[in-house]
Amino acid sequence: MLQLAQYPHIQKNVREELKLLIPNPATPLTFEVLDKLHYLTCVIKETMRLFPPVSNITRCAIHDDTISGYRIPAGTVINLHIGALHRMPQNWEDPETFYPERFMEDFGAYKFLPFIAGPHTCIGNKFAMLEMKSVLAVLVRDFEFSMAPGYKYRRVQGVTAKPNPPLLLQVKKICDSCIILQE
Ligand code: HEM
Repeated sequence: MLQLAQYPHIQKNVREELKLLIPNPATPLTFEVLDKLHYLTCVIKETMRLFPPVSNITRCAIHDDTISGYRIPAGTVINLHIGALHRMPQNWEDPETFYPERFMEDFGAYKFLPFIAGPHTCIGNKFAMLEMKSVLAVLVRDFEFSMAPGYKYRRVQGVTAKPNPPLLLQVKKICDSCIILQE
């Protein structure tokens, strides 16, 4: 929501895709409909690239190993910084820029790991993507979000990342038959 409020042209693109694929507000948000929201998916991924909700994870080496010339004895606890991985210039062109379209191209394995990978990958991965798409589809289709005047925030990292003070946005209704306002 914060990214969409900060980049109105991207919010407009999301809304156009939603109006194209869900022209009737009463259309149920089925899996098939959500699966077709490619631009919205790119926006969510680009947000998780720059601001991964889980930016640090730890793993314990079960065997001796060598990574990039560093000897890693068995039992070493390794911290993986997903936030740093997602901004490495070796992996991403212009990494600090919010540019959802970059996810329309194949970006290669292990450069984008918001849900990590391997046997302990997030089991809620697909559910989380569907949940984010469903909520954003309903809200962005019918409401316009902009930054609240004077709202300033810092990004803080707890278990997950969030803005501090809590997010404050201006909301304008832009649809006469809003789904979430119907009885
Ligand atoms: C945007 C939302 C989410 C993100 C970014 C996320 C990210 C992650 C990450 C990075 C891990 C690995 C943590 C580690 O190994 O230290 C993880 C694990 C896990 N996540 Fe998520 N998660 C999300 C939503 C969810 C949801 C909605 C569920 C459940 C419905 C869920 C259930 C789990 C479980 C059970 C694990 C542990 C898996 C294991 O260790 O085998 N997550 N998640």
